[in-house]
Amino acid sequence: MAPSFRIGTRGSPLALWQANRVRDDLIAAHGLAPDAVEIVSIKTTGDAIQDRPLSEAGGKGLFVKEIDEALLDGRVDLAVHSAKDLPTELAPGTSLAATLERADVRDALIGGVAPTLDALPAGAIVGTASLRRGALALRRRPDLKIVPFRGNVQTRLDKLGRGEVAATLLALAGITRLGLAQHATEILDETVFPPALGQGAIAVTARADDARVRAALGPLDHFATAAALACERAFLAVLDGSCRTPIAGLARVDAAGWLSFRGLVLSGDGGRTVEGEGAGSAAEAALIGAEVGRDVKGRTPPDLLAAFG
Ligand SMILES: NCc1[nH]cc(CCC(=O)O)c1CC(=O)O
Repeated sequence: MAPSFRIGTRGSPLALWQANRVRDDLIAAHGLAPDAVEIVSIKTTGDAIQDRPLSEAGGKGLFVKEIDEALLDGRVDLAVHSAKDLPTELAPGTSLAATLERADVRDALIGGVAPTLDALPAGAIVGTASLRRGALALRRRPDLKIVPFRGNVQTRLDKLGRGEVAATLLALAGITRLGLAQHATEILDETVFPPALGQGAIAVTARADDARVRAALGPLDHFATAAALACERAFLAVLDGSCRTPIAGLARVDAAGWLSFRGLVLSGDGGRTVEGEGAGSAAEAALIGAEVGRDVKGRTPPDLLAAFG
């Protein structure tokens, strides 16, 4: 029998873990047979480019283009993404159909020569491809040398093991999913080291007009996470953050449905930050994020804004 749902995903171990999580949840929610959900791994341009920072090659969209095409062609019925890797504008004809409950949002330091950011030797080399992590690390330790660092999580751990860098920074959610959290030597507090918008959340997209798939994904949606993500993505959309601007922020929704958001833009060297805050009902998530975005944008010096592509 043909599978009822085909899930498109990147082929990295983290992406496959996340797709399997959605597969298991779909099967459990609807009492499906195990072979009713098939995972289709799709190689993206972003996966193929290994030799230069993606911010130079065209950015985030590089990881989703081929998957969106497969979705729109009907080769797959839904697609699973790390929410933080989803471009602010989804491809026309696709839409967010579910956001799974968020995992830990924090970043972890994986120290080779010392366990914490503060304990790294003067001038130590920290590998990260994330402008946000680079800027936040420099804000605390201006003496560090940040070098670009790519590849999947295991590749990065291998480079660290070979001593190519003194430390690297990764999302705790990702290394936990891969069973590699024991490598974390410091978990960075989200108030001093705010995460990427969407960090720790898994987003599922579907064809906007596919009522069958969208309804099937309904039970997988976690309201508080979906609201937090809507807020964070609205903030990002107003700032029009190209992947050359370090941007961070986090929305939280409490049990009463009250959403609090803090978002910031940094200079590349972490020396300057423009920060904003907002709060309100989770039902107004996107409005809150957009308002904080406009406020931050209005107070951001032109030279920081010049980094916007
Ligand atoms: N850009 C890669 C990426 N996309 C999502 C995660 C981690 C999982 C998550 O944030 O949900 C990672 C790796 C990392 O940042 O360490």
